[in-house]
Amino acid sequence: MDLFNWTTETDSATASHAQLPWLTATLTKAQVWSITAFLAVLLLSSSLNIKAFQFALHYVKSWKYLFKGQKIIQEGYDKSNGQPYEVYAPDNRYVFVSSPKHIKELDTAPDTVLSLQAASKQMLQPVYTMQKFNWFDRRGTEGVGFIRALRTLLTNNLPQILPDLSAIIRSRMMELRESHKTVNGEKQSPVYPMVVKLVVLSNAVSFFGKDLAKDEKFMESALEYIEQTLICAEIVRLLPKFIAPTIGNFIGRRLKAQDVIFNTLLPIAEQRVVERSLKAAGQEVPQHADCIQWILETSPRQNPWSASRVVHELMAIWFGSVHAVSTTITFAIHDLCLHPEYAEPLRKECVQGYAEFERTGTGLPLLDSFIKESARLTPVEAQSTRRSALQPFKLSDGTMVGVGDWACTPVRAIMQSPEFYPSPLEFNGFRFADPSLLEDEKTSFKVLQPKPSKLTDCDNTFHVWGTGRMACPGRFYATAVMKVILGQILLHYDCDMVPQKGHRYMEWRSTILPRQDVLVVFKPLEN
Ligand code: HEM
Repeated sequence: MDLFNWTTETDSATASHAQLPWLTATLTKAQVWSITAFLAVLLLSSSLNIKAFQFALHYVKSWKYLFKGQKIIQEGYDKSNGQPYEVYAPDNRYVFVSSPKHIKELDTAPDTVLSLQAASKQMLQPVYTMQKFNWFDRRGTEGVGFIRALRTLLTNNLPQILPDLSAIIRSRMMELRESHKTVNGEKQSPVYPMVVKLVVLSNAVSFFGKDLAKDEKFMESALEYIEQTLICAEIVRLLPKFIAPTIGNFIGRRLKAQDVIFNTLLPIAEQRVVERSLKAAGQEVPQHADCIQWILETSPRQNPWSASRVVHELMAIWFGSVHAVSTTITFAIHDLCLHPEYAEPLRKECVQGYAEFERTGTGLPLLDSFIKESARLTPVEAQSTRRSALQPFKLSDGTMVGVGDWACTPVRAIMQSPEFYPSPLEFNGFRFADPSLLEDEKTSFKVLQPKPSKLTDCDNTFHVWGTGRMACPGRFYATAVMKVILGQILLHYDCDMVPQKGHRYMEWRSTILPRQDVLVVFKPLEN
């Protein structure tokens, strides 16, 4: 129904009444007043109906976002001509910005006005999913030491952990593959659940050390925790505000994984706090090179974090570090199966360059480009650079972001725009590589972008890691883990996807998740 036409019809009916002298001539003044009052009530109720109708329409549309979020964001981008546009979800209004000017406005807005922390808090609902962790809306209230812990200390430690990690991943992958079903003489591996297990193992070894990674109960909970957090947070976000705390607490109490993680990490963090005090008193203490120690050491000097505050931070980092890494690797494996012509040059690069990668934590530029292309076409998220407004915020074109609304960027739409990416919907695994790397290749691989770039680079056309001053500090570590897992696959297996009906991923809001039942045959290479 066209709402605009409705209003016009009503307006013209009132106007024509005013132009009917025969009617006023045959009625008394009182009768004219009664009819006018009656018509006024009729008009008011129809306009109330319009409002109710508009509200219902808006409500239905906002729920549609849960199932068709990607499409709605893309359509908004296509119509927006580079200007900000709004999208409604049941629990939020989003203002999407895509021009470099507006993105800069988000990046430079004070943390007291636009907050990444508040947006993450809404997404993860830590009060219910992280042992009542009530983190502050304003980023930096309790320091941002964790950035140095991840961006610098974890990254610098990569050469120490990569050789061990490669060996651990190689043998665990062999075990997992062996445990999978054999069909027609071939092992068929459910690739997404398998990758999640490998990433959980990699992160446990890298963040907490090899001993904790051997604790089966902890590892099981560390795995379950991701799914439990996603589901609980989503339920709470969709509930009416008045009932959310009751239901949230009810569900939260039943999520045992968070208890196991908290209770396992707490005594270790407590011991480290004791050692911190002993060290401050000039005593010799053991050296530790893990995330527990780095988070503790980078907490504010004036107000050092308690053991439980450190564990809360680790739980938040744990979620962020498993979910997006596993999804990105899984899509890259899908692409390896869908574009088998890349296997040979990528394998050749690994044979020549893997040892150097282990030694430095960098390198393997063709694999880097391949993963980046996969993340460009199947990014885990269609929405990036999320900032929740703590105070009203006005963009330079006048668009308002009200308190509680989010400003964000349409990352997928930008990365698939012909304005920035030639042949944007075509998979070109070496699109981002330096052309000189392909000179020896006899194949027809093309470098499509005007200049080479790395997976870890962030700019206005690649927002996978967010943008500007808050871009993901874990991206160097994440990229290294992706190269370890994909590198081990390339060095030891050929892979092939088992043909299947339907999509290889599911959508929810702005996220895509690989389907759990997509099967890949990892066929060991004959040496
Ligand atoms: C494929 C994997 C990953 C993706 C796609 C990803 C993406 C992102 C994005 C989009 C942001 C928000 C940046 C912004 O809004 O400007 C972010 C922030 C963050 N990420 Fe990642 N991330 C990944 C892996 C990791 C890993 C492995 C870690 C930890 C080791 C990590 C730790 C963090 C932290 C702590 C922040 C908050 C930064 C801040 O508050 O300034 N991420 N990440």
